[in-house]
Amino acid sequence: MPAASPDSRRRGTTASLRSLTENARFAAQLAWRADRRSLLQVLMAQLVSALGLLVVLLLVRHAIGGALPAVGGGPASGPQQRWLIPLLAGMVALGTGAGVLRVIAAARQRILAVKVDQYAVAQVLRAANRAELAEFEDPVFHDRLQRAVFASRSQPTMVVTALIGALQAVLTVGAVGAVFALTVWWLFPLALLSTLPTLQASRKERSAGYDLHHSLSENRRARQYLERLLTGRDEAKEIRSLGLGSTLRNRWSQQFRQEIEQVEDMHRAHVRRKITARLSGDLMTASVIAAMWWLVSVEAIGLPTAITALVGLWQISLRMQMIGALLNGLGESVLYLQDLRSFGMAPDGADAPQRPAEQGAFVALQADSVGFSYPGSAAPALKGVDVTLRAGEIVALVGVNGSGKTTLAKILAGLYRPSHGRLEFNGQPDPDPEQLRRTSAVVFQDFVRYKLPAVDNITYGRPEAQPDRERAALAAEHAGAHAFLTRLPDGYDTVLSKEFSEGSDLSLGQWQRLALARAFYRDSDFVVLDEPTASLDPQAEADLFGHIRELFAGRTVLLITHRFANVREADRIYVLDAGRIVEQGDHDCLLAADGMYARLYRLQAEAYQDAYVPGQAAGAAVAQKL
Ligand SMILES: Nc1ncnc2c1ncn2[C@@H]1O[C@H](COP(=O)(O)OP(=O)(O)OP(=O)(O)O)[C@@H](O)[C@H]1O
Repeated sequence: MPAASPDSRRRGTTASLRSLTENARFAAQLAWRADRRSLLQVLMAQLVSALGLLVVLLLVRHAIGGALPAVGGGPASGPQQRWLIPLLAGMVALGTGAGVLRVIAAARQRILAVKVDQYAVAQVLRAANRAELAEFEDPVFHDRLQRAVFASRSQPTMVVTALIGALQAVLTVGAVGAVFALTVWWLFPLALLSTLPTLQASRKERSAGYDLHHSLSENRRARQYLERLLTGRDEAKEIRSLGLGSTLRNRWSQQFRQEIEQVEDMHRAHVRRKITARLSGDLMTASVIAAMWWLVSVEAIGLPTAITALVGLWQISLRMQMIGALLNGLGESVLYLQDLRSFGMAPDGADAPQRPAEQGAFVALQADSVGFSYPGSAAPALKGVDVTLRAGEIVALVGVNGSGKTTLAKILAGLYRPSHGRLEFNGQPDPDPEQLRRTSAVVFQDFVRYKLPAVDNITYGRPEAQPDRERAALAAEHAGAHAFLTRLPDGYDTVLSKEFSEGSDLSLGQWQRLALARAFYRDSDFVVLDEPTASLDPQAEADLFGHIRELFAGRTVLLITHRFANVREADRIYVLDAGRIVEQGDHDCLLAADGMYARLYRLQAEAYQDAYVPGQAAGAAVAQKL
C-alpha cells in the first residue's frame, strides 16, 4: 500500500476534524432538543465548579504562603496565620458546595442521557419508516440502517456525556491557566506540552474503532440474523425438527470469531500507542517538576508559588489525560453519529400517520409499458406491462411462480415506483406513490402478524383514526374472524402471542382472516388481495369468493391467486409470464384462446377431478395417474 503524502494526511486530518466538530455540534443539538433544561443545568454546574477550582487554587496559594513561616519554625500567630483557619474553612465549604453540585449534576446528566437515547432512537425509527420500500431490497441500506440503529443506542448519550466531561476538563484547564497567569505564566505552555503525546495517541486511535465497525456491518447483521433464528419462537419448531441448532450455532461462532480477531488486533495497536504516549508525557512532566525544583533553589520563584504551580500542573495533567481519554471515546462515538446523521434525521414532528383517501377517489388506474428491476438484480421482474383497472372492477393476475404478479401489485399500490413506463391514476400521469397508498388496502401474501391485542390487529388498518370497536367487529365478521375472536380468553383484547403473559395464538388461517379484516376495516376504494385464501379452509375460501362482489361492492379489487377456480368471476384476467402480460380477457375468452391460462386451468381442474374417483381413495387415484 503506498504511504500517504503529508499533504493528503493533512487534508484527511482537516476533514476528520471538520466531521468531528460537525458531529459534536449535532450531538449538542440532540441534547438540546431532547432536554434543554437538564442540559443547561449540567453546563451551569460545570461552569460553577470550574470557578470553584480557580478560587480553591488561589486559596491554596494564600494558605501555603501563610503557613510556611510556622512550618519553618516562625511565629504561629502572625497576621498571615490568623487568616489560615478561615481560609481552610472556606476551602472546606467550597469542597462541600462542589460535592453537592456534582451530585445534582450527575443526576441531571443521567436523566439527560435517557432522554437523548429516546430521542435519537425515535429519530432512527422515523427515518427507517420513511424509507421507500425499494430501499429495503438493498444490502447497503441495511448496513446503513444497522449502523444507525447501533449509533442511536447510547452513542449520542456517550457523546453528550463526553462533551460535558470535556467541557469540564477544558474549564478546569482554563481555571488552572488563570492561576498560572497570575503566578508562573510560562509554566502553562510547558504543562500543555507534556500532554501532547496523549492527545496525539488519541487522535490516531479515534477512527480505528469506527473503521472496524464499518467493515464489520454485514458480518454483524449476519450474526444477528442467526441469533434471531436461534431464539425466535416462530423458527423454534423447524429448527428443532431438523436438529439444526448446533449447525446454526457453529455458523454464529465462526461469524463472531472473525469479529473478535479484528477487535483484538485493533486493541493491541491501541495499547502500544497508549503506553508510549504515557511514558513520554510523564517524562515531560518530570522535567517540568525538575525545572521548578531548580528555580526554587536559585530563589527565582517562591515555594508557595511553586507548590501551587505543581498542584495546578497535576490538575492539568490529570484533566488532559481525561481529555485524551474522552477524545478517544468521543472521537469514536462522534464518528458513529455520522451514521445517524447520514441516515437522515427528520425535523421534529415530521410525519403523522397517512390518512386513507376519501371514498370515491378511485376512478381508474393504468400501467403503460411498466418495467421494474429490483435493486441489484440484473434481470427485470417486469417488462412492458400494460394493465387497466376501473372503478368497481374485479381484475385478476395469474401466472406461474416468479412471473411478476406481486411486483406488479406493489407498483399499482404505490409501494414501488416503476423503473420504466408510467402509471396513470384518474387520468393524472405519474401519481404520487403516497396518493396510491392512501387509496389502497393490500392483503399481502406474507401479511404481518402483530403480536398485539386482536383489536389492534384490525384497527391498524386506519392508524390515523380513533379505533372504532364496532367497525372492527363488522370487519372481522366480513372476514369470518368474529366468531373465533370472541372465543379468545380476553375476546378482542387478547394479545395474540404466547410470548406475552396471558397471550394466545391463532392458526395460520385465522391470522389470514385477521389480515383480511384489517383490509375491510381500512375501507379503501382499491383492494389488493395477494393469495388471500392460501391458508383458509375450503369453506372459508368459498365464503370469500362466493361473496366477493358483495363484500367489496363499489370497490376495485386486484386479485392474485393460483386457484384458477377463484378467478372465473373476474371482469378481466391478466396472465403474466416472465414479467410480461402474455394473455388477457375474461375466463371464457381465455379458455377459448387455448393458451397458457387454458392449460394451467385444465391442469388444476383435472387434478381435482382425477383425485375424486367415487369408491376409491383420492391418494390412490393420484398415485395411479403418476
Ligand atoms: N425482493 C426482491 N429482490 C429481487 N428480486 C425479486 C424480489 N422479489 C421478487 N423478485 C424476483 O422478481 C420476479 C417476480 O417476483 P414476484 O414476487 O413478483 O412473482 P410472483 O408472480 O408474485 O410469484 P409467486 O407466485 O411465487 O408469488 C421473480 O423472478 C423474483 O425472483
